[in-house]
Amino acid sequence: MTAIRYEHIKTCKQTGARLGIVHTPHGSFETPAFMPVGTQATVKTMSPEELKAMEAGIILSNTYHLWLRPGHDIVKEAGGLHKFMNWDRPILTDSGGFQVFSLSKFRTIEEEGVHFRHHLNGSKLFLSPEKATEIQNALGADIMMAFDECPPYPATYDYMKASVERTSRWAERCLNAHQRPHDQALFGIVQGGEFEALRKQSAKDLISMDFPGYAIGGLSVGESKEVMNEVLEFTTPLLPEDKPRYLMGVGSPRSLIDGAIRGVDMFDCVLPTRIARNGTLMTSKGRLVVRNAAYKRDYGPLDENCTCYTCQNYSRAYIHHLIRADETFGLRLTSYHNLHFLLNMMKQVREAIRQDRLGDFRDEFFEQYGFNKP
Ligand SMILES: CNc1nc2cc3c(=O)[nH]c(N)nc3c(CC[C@H]3O[C@@H](OC)[C@H](OC)[C@@H]3OC)c2[nH]1
Ligand SMILES: [Zn+2]
Repeated sequence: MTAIRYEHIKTCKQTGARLGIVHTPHGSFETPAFMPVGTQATVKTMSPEELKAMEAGIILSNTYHLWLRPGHDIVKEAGGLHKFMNWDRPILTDSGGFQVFSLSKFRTIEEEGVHFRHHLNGSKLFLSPEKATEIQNALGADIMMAFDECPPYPATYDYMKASVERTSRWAERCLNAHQRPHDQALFGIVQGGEFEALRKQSAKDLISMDFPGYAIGGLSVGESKEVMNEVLEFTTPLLPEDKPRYLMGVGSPRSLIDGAIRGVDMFDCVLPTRIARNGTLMTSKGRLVVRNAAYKRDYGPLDENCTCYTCQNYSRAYIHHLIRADETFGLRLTSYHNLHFLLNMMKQVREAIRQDRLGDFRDEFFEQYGFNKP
């Protein structure tokens, strides 16, 4: 039985976006889907019950962080990630490739793998395709990612070509090392930067290895929105229609809608929870910084169009006070709202695809959110 199955429901006649369902051993989730990030086996400040209340279909955790702390052996002994964090729905883990390049210094990349320093205590570490696969098999997520290099942006064509070829060799090594416990699905990650020829080469290499799903990596690393959209326009059509497509590290409201329009099914980003922790909210009228003095005596909800627990029960003045007073409950209320906002937006995206009007939805949302203001 294949670890996961993508069920295509329909394609939006106005844009080419696709509505689908991904079936996994821990249940199914509708796509296009936003996946809340729970890097250290928790979506910061949220309980599994609250994530279910906001209809999160799948959440993420991070191999790099869980390997370093508490250790993948402990998570395995505890019964795996689902049991450890009390989440019985789908989980996806990244391979750690990105964190090695984004968090640690003194790293050296060799054919064998990457030597680097622990980003907290500076100790020497080594991560390879085999090691990253072993860690993810121990964690037991339903979807795991191949160990890749996410090259720095910008990169020269020659650097990127060599990197893509090594990432393809590493993908093969991950497949060979994959123990397939719990019937886990290993996704390949397409690289190649902004070079169409290299994206084609990377996609061709990985498709020949027949992964059950494909991620588009190497984006949301500092390139402009125009470059990201252009890369998506020539990359998603290269990928099989009957497999999920996951755009890594992408999560602003605008990028999610633009990605869905270009055929992406899955997205992740730390943005909603990260900005929530400094009191910045995503609302139907654009961003709102609740710690600003303007909200000290504002007794209305964060977002009058929002049906979430936070907006139904608490005022801007109260949340303003909690954030100013550095009260943990304030972080919970802002995180709850931001996650609900993005999950609800994706529900509206799926509905717009059903009605063949995602382009119109994009225009309405961008107008209301203030994206079109100069
Ligand atoms: C922010 N922009 C961004 N571009 C990215 C590109 C890549 C990539 O090419 N390869 C790999 N392997 N990972 C990438 C990632 C990390 C996502 C993870 O990093 C963690 O969020 C920071 C989170 O961990 C729970 C998530 O898990 C899938 C990216 N993030
Ligand atoms: Zn709300």
